[in-house]
Amino acid sequence: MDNLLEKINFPKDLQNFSISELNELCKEIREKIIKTVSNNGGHLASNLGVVELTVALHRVFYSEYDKIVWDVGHQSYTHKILTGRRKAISTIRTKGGLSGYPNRQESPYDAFNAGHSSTSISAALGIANAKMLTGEPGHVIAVIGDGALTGGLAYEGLNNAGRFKKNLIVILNDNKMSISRNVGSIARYLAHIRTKPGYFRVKGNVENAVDSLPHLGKPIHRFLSKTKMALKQILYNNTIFEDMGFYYYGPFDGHDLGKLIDVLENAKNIDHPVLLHVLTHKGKGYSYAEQNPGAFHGIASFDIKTGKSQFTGENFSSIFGNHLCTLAANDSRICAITAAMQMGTGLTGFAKQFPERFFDTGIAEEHAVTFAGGLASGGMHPVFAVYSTFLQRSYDQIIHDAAIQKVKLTFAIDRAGIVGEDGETHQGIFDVAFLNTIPNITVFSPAYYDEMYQSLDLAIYHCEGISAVRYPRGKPFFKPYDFESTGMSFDTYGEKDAKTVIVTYGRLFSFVCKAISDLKQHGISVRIIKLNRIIPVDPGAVASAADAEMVFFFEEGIQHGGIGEHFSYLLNKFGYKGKYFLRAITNFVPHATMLQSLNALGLDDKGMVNMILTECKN
Ligand SMILES: Cc1ncc(C[n+]2csc(CCOP(=O)(O)OP(=O)(O)O)c2C)c(N)n1
Ligand SMILES: CC(=O)[C@@H](O)[C@H](O)COP(=O)(O)O
Ligand SMILES: [Mg+2]
Repeated sequence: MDNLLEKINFPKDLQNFSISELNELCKEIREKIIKTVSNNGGHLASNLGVVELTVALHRVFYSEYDKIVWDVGHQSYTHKILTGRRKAISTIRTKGGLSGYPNRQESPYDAFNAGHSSTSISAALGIANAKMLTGEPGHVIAVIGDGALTGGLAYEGLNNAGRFKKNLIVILNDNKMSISRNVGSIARYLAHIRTKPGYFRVKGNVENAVDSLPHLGKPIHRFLSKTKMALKQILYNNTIFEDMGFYYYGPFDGHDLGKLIDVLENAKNIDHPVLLHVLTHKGKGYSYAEQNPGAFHGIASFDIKTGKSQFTGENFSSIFGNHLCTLAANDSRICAITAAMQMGTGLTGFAKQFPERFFDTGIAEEHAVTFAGGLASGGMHPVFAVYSTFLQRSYDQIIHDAAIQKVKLTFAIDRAGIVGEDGETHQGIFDVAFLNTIPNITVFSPAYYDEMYQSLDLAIYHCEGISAVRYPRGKPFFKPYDFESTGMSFDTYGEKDAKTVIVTYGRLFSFVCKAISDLKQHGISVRIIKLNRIIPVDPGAVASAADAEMVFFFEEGIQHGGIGEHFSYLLNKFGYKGKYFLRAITNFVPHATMLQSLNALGLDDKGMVNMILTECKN
């Protein structure tokens, strides 16, 4: 029963509750989140960890004008529930429902859209400066996880924010976890801070002394804080955050609501950037998630009683990971790199089997590419397995630290194409267009597992320079029973002499196969050109389409700069006189299931058939 939660429509309603009622409310929120994610899938463990922190934030701040900026935003479900979306939370991540991330278009309480990591401090600082310039009142709070703090952008933000002249609060939500265990020196450093009780007890005493003088007001607090900082500098090592200009307080128990409220009240009155170090437990309140926070970081729908999800088994990522292990067993030059996505990219087996050749950079895609460039220049063959959407961060590094170096390295681009419920921040629809701008790069786009093996072998052993294999989230779509992978750069299927040609690549090939049998019923025979290597396009593929009267190109990627546009350019150069139709993606694609999105984009078999029938009638 949501006895208390039912009384909360907006954050101001929290003011009516005592601390013990708020603790009861946290229980109800947890139940709601568990139930919702068990139905819709989502980021369970991260959300369960920040329930008290979010309630405390909304109790202390007035989010009508105070702005809370959530890093990554995957932990914002409690925030959504408390800010007018209690009922709508049941629609989260579904078509037309709430987004799984903060979204300014969804609610005025969402200060900044997110989905990608480590943006919160920079965004919060921007918002705080805008407030100062426009004279708008209100505090700005960035909430960033220890995982997100491994991303370089966070330090670019801290570097500037430490010089801010007014109140700006950064809350470090430290649960010792990224998706997997957090790695690197920052993770070690945070562990070190956590285990220095003496230092912080002294610090806490100074804090208590300051706090017990409420009537002396801010100037005294400021003076004492400054003196204290100077003293500490002499007596102890400062934290990195203080060295960067912040006042550091913590670590605090992130599940002690009363304490959190006190700490936030204090932090709000400091005219200076403040960093609050809060310790939380990922998955708190649901035993399966507490025991295995990695598996419950992002999970498909599951059974609450057993904690089991039916969406398991082989997928493109696991096939990739297994094949890379096979190659690495025979080739000591092969290294695998992940930017904090070991599980998602299927590299867990590799990490176990070849620990010395496995590198987790933390959430640092730019660094990962430059690091790969370095490894490659030293004679290794790095394979950076990365989600398409996160590779967007590394465009300059691909050019400057890989392509121009003329090194040999491979990108395994996972989640290429529509990803589904994560929505517009995570769609893998830009990689083809941006890779297509870079000289001397080779990109393969397998539709099935056996093509995946071939593509990887070709990428690693038969390409000069930079190679990439891009493959979608999950499993392949329908495979025609007589389909055989040839390993050629393109293949032709269907009616040999047909004057209607469909060109496509990747998993859309499955829909094309379905579409052509439908079109046959309408008396339209079709030839299919399936591109296996999409960059560079094989001139033979262009030549073989040149005798068509109508060419239809279907592409699960952004239209501008994509292969479809490029193919039409090549066809024109070849002297093609027929008609050319391109269906690709022209806008950001919101959350829905993968199939719903492909349907809405006209990229499933139905959409293809409709388009071809319409154009054939014209
Ligand atoms: C640029 C980028 N790379 C990778 C990811 C995938 N990702 C989402 S959450 C996450 C871990 C974040 O850890 P933390 O900030 O500590 O949050 P927690 O889940 O522990 O609460 C990762 C790697 C991302 N969202 N953005
Ligand atoms: C928040 C985030 O960026 C990741 O957790 C992402 O949602 C993972 O996506 P997959 O579920 O496709 O691994
Ligand atoms: Mg964390």
